[in-house]
Amino acid sequence: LRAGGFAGEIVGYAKTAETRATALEIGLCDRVFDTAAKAVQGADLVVLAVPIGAMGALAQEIAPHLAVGATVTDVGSVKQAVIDAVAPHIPTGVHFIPGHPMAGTEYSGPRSGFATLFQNRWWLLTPLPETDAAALARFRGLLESIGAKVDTMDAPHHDLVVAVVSHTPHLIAYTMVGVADDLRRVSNSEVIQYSAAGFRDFTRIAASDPTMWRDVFLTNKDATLDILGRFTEELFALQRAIRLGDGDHLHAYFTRTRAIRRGIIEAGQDTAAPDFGRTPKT
Ligand SMILES: NC(=O)c1ccc[n+]([C@@H]2O[C@H](COP(=O)([O-])OP(=O)(O)OC[C@H]3O[C@@H](n4cnc5c(N)ncnc54)[C@H](O)[C@@H]3O)[C@@H](O)[C@H]2O)c1
Ligand SMILES: O=C(O)C(=O)C[C@]1(C(=O)O)C=C[C@@H](O)C=C1
Repeated sequence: LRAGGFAGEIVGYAKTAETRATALEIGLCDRVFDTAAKAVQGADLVVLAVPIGAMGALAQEIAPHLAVGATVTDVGSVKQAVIDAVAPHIPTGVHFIPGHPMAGTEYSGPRSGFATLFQNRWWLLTPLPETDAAALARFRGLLESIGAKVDTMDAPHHDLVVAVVSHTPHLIAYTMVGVADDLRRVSNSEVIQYSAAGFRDFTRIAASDPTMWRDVFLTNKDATLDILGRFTEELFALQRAIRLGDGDHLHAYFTRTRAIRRGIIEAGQDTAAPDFGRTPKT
């Protein structure tokens, strides 16, 4: 926000004194409070950035202390579950705009943020039918001031999209690293020593925060199971092709996936999100 020219005051709350002290030390916040209730008093914008399973209780705690006209948003990776948990606590006169920045790393904690994290990255918003248009436009402008690209969609669609582009890939990375760890015939040192970029990326992803990702899968259950079911079917088809020596099947499949990747690069969309399947197919 500061790098984007924001001149207002940034205050923070975190559970532990250590996190609050770090946030002050590195200049993440101007002031910190030891309760969320105190931190939100008089705030124009409140950003909930806790694991999805903790969002509802936090919203309940801050609700009586929110200023009329304030906007509450969140950065949770699943949207319908956050709406279900948070929206009932939002008082009349306070705007709730659920959001999800499609940016992050495998690291957590106050030292893991950096000023360019959101530059040229999508920030997906899932406003409710009753969301105030002026509040939405104001928040959108703030996100654009920090370099984010903003898109809006409804929460169920969001949850399906991220099941494809983020949640199921994480589960696959967790599994692949678990498989490598289980395979006693290949030592861990060999895995580390010989892993090329592909597997190394899997291990990076598999180092992500366990609490955050437990909550993602518990709350985006249906969409993740849907995509995982499709993934498993494709995997079995490829497994069968390998067993039968069906080179044509493998070649055709890999040709199709290569074309998809090349299409993304040619469209200049390498770091951007696809259009989420909303463009009508011709
Ligand atoms: N890390 C990413 O790549 C990424 C990207 C986009 C969205 N998100 C979402 O952002 C949210 C926060 O993730 P993060 O990566 O910033 O995690 P983080 O660990 O850096 O921060 C989460 C904070 O929440 C606190 N917390 C945990 N339980 C709490 C509770 N019950 N009450 C109050 N505070 C509690 C933790 O102490 C921690 O300070 C999650 O909902 C996640 O889905 C993460
Ligand atoms: O690069 C990473 O570490 C991430 O996985 C970031 C990532 C993603 O899947 O793209 C992870 C979860 C979030 O909800 C948004 C972003």
